[in-house]
Amino acid sequence: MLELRNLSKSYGGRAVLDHLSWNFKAGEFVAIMGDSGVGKSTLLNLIAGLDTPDAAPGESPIIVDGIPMSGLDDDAATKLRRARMGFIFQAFHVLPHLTLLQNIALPLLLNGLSTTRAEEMLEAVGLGGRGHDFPHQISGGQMQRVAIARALVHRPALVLADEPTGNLDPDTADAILTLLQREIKATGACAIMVTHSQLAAKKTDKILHLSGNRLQETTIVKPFEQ
Ligand SMILES: Nc1ncnc2c1ncn2[C@@H]1O[C@H](COP(=O)(O)OP(=O)(O)OP(=O)(O)O)[C@@H](O)[C@H]1O
Repeated sequence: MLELRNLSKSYGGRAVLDHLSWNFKAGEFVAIMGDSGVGKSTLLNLIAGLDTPDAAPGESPIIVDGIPMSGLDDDAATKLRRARMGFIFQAFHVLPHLTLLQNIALPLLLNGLSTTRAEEMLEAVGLGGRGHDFPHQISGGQMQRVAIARALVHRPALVLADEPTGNLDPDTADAILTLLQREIKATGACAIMVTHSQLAAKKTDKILHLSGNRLQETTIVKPFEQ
């Protein structure tokens, strides 16, 4: 579903990611863990198209559904991401001037799809009846539910989440991860979640550890990564 082939990124001459390769499969919920500053968010940002990898002309280190992303012009890449990806990132925060329902419906509208499923997703995240509220009227945990509903509403094939349970209490975090897990299994999407949380990682099918420019599958979660 998503192939990374010799993915590299350096900032100011310092390599953060150096020839990283991995295959992510459809239907997999994967956690990416690792020490602070090792490049986890950089990796997610590159996949999301928020940053560009270092690549020689003609090379495409990121391949989505068999399509080399570097071979697409900006418009085509935006369309593919809009249709095939869902993002749970701080950078894509819930928009304050739209109601909860309008926020959730946004990916459907942008993809020219019927907005019926927005109501369903609102119900699915436990916010049925709150659709006409605005983001300032709800809690942080509820806001995160809206972000998840919006990321999943158009049934993306690839869901990217950066610390989706960052500042939430354990019960809310657990409810949100269960929801994410359920939706991924229902739609057969691949989800990649960067997290420091052991509890969050335990909800996934696979934990990848990023260190020293390598991704390695692990069952070991370091005790300090709570
Ligand atoms: N836009 C940028 N310009 C310069 N350096 C950057 C930029 N983005 C990231 N870096 C550097 O790349 C390295 C990896 O950062 P990144 O945020 O990917 O790490 P991380 O593993 O997600 O860390 P954390 O767990 O603390 O969030 C850091 O040294 C960071 O300073």
